[in-house]
Amino acid sequence: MSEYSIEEITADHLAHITAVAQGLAGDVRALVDATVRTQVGDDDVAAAREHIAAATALLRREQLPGAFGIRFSATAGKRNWGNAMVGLRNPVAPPMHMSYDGEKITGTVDLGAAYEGPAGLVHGGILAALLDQALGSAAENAGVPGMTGTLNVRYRQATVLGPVTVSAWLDRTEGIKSFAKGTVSTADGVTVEADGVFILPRWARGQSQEDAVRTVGEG
Ligand SMILES: CCCCCCCCCCCCCC(=O)SCCNC(=O)CCNC(=O)[C@H](O)C(C)(C)COP(=O)(O)OP(=O)(O)OC[C@H]1O[C@@H](n2cnc3c(N)ncnc32)[C@H](O)[C@@H]1OP(=O)(O)O
Repeated sequence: MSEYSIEEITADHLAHITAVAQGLAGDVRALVDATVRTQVGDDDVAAAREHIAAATALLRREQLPGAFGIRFSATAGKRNWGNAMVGLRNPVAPPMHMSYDGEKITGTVDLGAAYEGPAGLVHGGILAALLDQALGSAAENAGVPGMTGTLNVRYRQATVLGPVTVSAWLDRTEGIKSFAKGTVSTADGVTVEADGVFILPRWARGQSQEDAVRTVGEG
């Protein structure tokens, strides 16, 4: 799996590239929000597009051949910076910030206009994706990682755009299958519940747990 790689990196360099990546992704996220909500006239839109095209051309001067992949190093641990939900350098990621308390995972995220489904409400697919990430991370964090086999999502009530908390935990394991559960909550209480099965893929079976954690799953 060439998308997983070992890349040793100094602490200073890590701090530098983290700040650069977060800054760029944050700027692009702001651009997306501004695009969804702008009310300026055609001339201003045309001028903005010229600036955007120039910025894109600048960034295109040097590109990875494909996706960012998942990189491991002694100093930085796992870097899943391209991940669509939590990726530090991916402006598509809201991003969800994860914290770990034992085997419980909490994701916090502020979902703005770019994540709308029904008017003023969060798109259900976005909520499912956040839960997929959090439940998968709960399995990984418990040392029993896997690819999402099945994810069941129950939308109990509408989720209003704004701050959202995602909670996830490992429920149980059966051999290579890890069963995780989780919720999405807002000030209105629990809005979504989910449970999922995360399965160690065939090619990773027989690996040591440490190797499996380094080569399977997530972003
Ligand atoms: C290690 C590391 C890391 C990391 C990660 C972390 C994560 C974090 C975050 C991640 C966030 C993002 C995460 C993403 O976005 S992951 C991306 C979305 N998911 C995928 O692309 C997965 C694609 N599917 C596969 O790779 C395989 O089919 C998997 C690996 C799922 C199973 O493999 P395989 O097909 O070869 O399985 P098997 O024939 O040996 O059967 C084995 C057992 O499993 C049971 N079964 C099979 N399929 C399913 C199913 N769909 N639901 C429920 N159960 C299923 C089956 O009955 C049997 O049970 P039993 O009869 O033994 O009782």
